[in-house]
Amino acid sequence: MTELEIRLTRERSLYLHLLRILESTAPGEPMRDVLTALVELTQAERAYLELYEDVTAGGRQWSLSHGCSMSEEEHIRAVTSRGIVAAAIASGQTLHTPFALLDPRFSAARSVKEQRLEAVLCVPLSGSAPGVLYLEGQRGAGPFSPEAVQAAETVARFIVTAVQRANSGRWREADDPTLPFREKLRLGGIVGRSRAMAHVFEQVALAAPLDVSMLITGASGTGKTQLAQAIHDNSKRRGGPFVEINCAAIPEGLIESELFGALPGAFPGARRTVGKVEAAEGGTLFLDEIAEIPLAAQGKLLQLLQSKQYYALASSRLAKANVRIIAATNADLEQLVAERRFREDLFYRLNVFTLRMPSLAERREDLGCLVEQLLERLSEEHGLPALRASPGFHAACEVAEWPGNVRQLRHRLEAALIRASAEAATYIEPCHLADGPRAQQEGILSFHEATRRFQRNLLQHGLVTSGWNVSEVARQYDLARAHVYNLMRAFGLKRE
Ligand SMILES: Nc1ncnc2c1ncn2[C@@H]1O[C@H](COP(=O)(O)OP(=O)(O)OP(=O)(O)O)[C@@H](O)[C@H]1O
Repeated sequence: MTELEIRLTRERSLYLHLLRILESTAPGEPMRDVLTALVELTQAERAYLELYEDVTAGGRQWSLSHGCSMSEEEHIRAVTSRGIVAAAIASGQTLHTPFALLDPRFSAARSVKEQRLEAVLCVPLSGSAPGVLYLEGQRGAGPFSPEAVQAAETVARFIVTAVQRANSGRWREADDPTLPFREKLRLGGIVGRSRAMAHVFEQVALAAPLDVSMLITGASGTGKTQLAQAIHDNSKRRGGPFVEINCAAIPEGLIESELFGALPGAFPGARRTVGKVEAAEGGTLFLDEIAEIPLAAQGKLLQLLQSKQYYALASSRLAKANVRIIAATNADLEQLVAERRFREDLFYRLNVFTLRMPSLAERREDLGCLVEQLLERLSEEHGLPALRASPGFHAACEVAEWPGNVRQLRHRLEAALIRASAEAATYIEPCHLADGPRAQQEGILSFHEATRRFQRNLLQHGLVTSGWNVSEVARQYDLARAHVYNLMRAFGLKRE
């Protein structure tokens, strides 16, 4: 056989194995064959695949396959250069070093020195199946050829698709404490599978069917409006209207006519206006930013809550109302009551059943699915390509601060999706997230800071899970012990 014929045969074998992955319900075994075929085609010494169970830094898990035995796999896992893998994941790009031992980026790493690593090719996997495909070249064979790089990248893309397919059922079912509530409640587009969200849904299941007033507290952008809608959708009133009024957005002098309506002549230029209470008849009236309602209107609202009756402006006729009131605030109402800026009696009337929406900081484990699902929705809404986030992008989102909660995340994802689409990028990368000083003001970290926080979290995770065993952590992350101590000092990590 000529060299070309050999290459074509090997290529065919690789693609046949790739097709077998798609046909298979358990892709593990055919994946090993793919790696074996890839080793043959690229003439690598070995190929190695690492997949993470989920995208959160704390939840990274090994799940690898390779064209060799389990014990050999263990060995490979131990000696693979973590430094090269981490660099590829952080950049979201294929990393090819022709001679790791002479490459100033990696030459100091212990694994590189110990194994005298030469050519290394590392392709990060992205989307909801993050991981890496790692190939080591044969000694003395020189760098990988462009065809080998291309073949590895094709395999990586294919594996992402296959794993996503295999995981699509599991994603919904495994370890999702919100699942029982999702099955019985209408929760619209509320994304989240954390314990904190399961607790919120549990309360919704309890209170939504009762016709009681509710108060939703929680920081801005945590999804209070969305939750109010979900309460309405799960109440007996779901066939009626859901009417929203943002008390902060209406000038003080107009709030009463907005709420209760007005007759002609109620104030100069007034015509007959239908108030929100009337518009919500038979349904739910959602009073957002209730803390902003002026004291005079608070008295009328109290009357409505107590007697289900009210006067429209300039009307002497007492109107009856059949509405359920849900109020929301991000202010500390008790504090406002203490300062006499909010009526105590109204506070107790509203506070029959209180639900607190957790901030994103309290449910960081939701970040992965929020990024995935919000991106999907946003690309549909804007008619943009359904781009997926790279592992680096996920990591950058995970380490960023989100003081504006889901709303801020949604806006940043929207901007990143638009930028990535404009560049015709294959994946959304960390560089699509940052946009200079505004990003910093809004809490998006620079890539450097994001990487620093990622390292801190990773180190902390290693220390906690190893019982603060520095030697073990040094081995695990391929670092010198002195370096681990330096990092611990730099990051302020101390055993409690
Ligand atoms: N869990 C979630 N899943 C999906 N989208 C969410 C979630 N929480 C919030 N959002 C989205 O974030 C944005 C802000 O949500 P929402 O308006 O409900 O927040 P809020 O707490 O009422 O904010 P504010 O206090 O400023 O009124 C909306 O676009 C909403 O769709």
